Amino acid sequence: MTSTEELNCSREEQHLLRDDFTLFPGKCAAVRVTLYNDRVVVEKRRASDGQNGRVTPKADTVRLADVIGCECGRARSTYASNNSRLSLTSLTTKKPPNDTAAAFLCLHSYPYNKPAASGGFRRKRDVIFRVNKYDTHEQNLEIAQKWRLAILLILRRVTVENEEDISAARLPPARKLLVLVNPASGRRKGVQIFNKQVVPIFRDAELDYDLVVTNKQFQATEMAKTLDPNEWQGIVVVAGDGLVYEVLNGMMMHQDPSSVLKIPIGIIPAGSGNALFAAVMSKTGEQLAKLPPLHAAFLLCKGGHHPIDLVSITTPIRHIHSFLALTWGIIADIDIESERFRWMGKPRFTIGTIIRVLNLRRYHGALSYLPAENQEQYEHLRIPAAKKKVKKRLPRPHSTMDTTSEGLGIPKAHLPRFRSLNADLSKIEAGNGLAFSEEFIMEDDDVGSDDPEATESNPLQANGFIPGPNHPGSSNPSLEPSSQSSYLPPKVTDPLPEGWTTIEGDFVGILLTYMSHIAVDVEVWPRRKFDEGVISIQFMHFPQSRRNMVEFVNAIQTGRHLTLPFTRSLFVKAFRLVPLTKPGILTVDGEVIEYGPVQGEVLSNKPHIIIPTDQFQST
Ligand SMILES: Nc1ncnc2c1ncn2[C@@H]1O[C@H](COP(=O)(O)OP(=O)(O)OP(=O)(O)O)[C@@H](O)[C@H]1O
Repeated sequence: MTSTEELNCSREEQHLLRDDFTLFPGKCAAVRVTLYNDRVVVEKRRASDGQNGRVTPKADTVRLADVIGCECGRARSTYASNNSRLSLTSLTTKKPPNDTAAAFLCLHSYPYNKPAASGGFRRKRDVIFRVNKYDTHEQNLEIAQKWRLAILLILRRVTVENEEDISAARLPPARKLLVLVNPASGRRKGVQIFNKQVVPIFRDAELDYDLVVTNKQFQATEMAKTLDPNEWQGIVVVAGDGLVYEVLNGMMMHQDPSSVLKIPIGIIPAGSGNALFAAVMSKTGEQLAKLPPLHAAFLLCKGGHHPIDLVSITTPIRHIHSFLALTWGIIADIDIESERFRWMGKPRFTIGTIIRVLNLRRYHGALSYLPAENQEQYEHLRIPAAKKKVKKRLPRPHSTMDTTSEGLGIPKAHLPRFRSLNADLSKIEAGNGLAFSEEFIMEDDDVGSDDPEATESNPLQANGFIPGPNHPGSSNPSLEPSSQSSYLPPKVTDPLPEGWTTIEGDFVGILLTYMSHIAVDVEVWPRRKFDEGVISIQFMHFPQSRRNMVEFVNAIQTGRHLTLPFTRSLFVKAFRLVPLTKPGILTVDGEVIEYGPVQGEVLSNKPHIIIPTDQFQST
């Protein structure tokens, strides 16, 4: 062998297994199958080539990233039995050949039909090989089982470098999940979505789960309070963001929050507000608009987990935990006040937004915050994400969801559908719409990028840090933000320490977020990581011109609003908001909380979500 050949040999990628099978169903083509760490390559063999003959150069590749499970079994008996794990009748309508000796190996894969960005979506594709090398079924089954074991080891992220690594002793047991279905979420189709769309995928992945259909509010919180962290490898919420919020708050009431927070939470979207789902899909590059439960279930089967930010929120009467956002002013008003138009369905948000934009409210209040150190490291968050390649006429996620086939049941997102307002608001801007309440809308020339009356004070210095333990005023000691030292005084009425900045003035609205999305189609901070460790604040001073409001409403879906000169954004470790205008609405993760002073900070104790970390860039 020449040195060049030696070099080529050493460069050749090492395969783990290689064997000759036939494809099933179809013409039972003879194929040479090779398993690598990330794929299975299937090469057709020519009939004239014999056992050791050449293979045709054109190969089919099954990416293991698209595979969630692998099964093997005896062909004839499983064909006859409906109870068998591998029922070929469920895999194909084709009847297997009448050979009792053969074994089958089936890869459950869910590849995209075309890229997600071009409107593609995953659909099930079982790849079935018939193993018929030996005269006895036991020998053929042994080969199929070895392949299955190797593939399962890779799917469960066990390092497999060579054939010796393929051992049953190294295979981690299947994950056990607690599935919580809220039958009252969204269009009340949670149970149907789970049974029809999720169960078959979980079965393919051999996931073990216990199912609980909630029958009342806070049942999920009660369950999370006493979870055994060693019993579950994940909690799957088939609902909206509201049930995730309940689970997280229950976990924080657990006697050992740190251990229970390690149980990652997964979401199958079935509610009105599905921001967490949207963030997960967006970060992994998965299809968001088509077949949401299928894509969400696929990711849950792939496993993996990642921390997310959790914010402790204190009001005069309670202490809660939030994973999405706190809103005050225009967004909270549209979200909650449009409830009275719920009978309209999705257009309720359009109407609600028009009403609020036309009658812009002035909210007087004081926003105090402790800026995050090294502000420069968050600067990149202000840049809108690159435009996604989406076909021009591709329906917006929410509209697709609203009209999806039976059982999908993902209606409206929880916050206003800004994109759907484009047409209406442009008309208004051009003066064709409803009459404006001029009292509250100023012309552009009158409007600066900041409220001239707003006062900003920065008493400097110290780091604003209050050593913990903290929050003695909390009515429930188990809600304490674990052992973390707090930047906040115990009570929301206590004076703030030094080092804080306060902006007092008139606002159109203030949005405090710790997730990239606040609704399926509202990506407020497209570049935000799940565990950025800071609270992103965005606000607009009052007054604002009609043109500014239209521009803001149009821009917020894509993050372009971050660059608008009349909005301001901040990155903070802790905040206190004191609304002075009454009445008003405050929401936390889409739920209304008591109106009044509220403060919060990011916790170092972070919950986890189920997300295949190898499928997205966490930094
Ligand atoms: N069986 C039940 N009946 C009524 N409410 C329930 C039930 N189970 C859970 N809930 C409550 O439903 C609320 C909303 O849940 P979820 O977020 O899943 O749905 P949603 O449709 O997005 O919510 P929203 O009504 O806020 O739009 C949660 O606060 C939860 O406590």
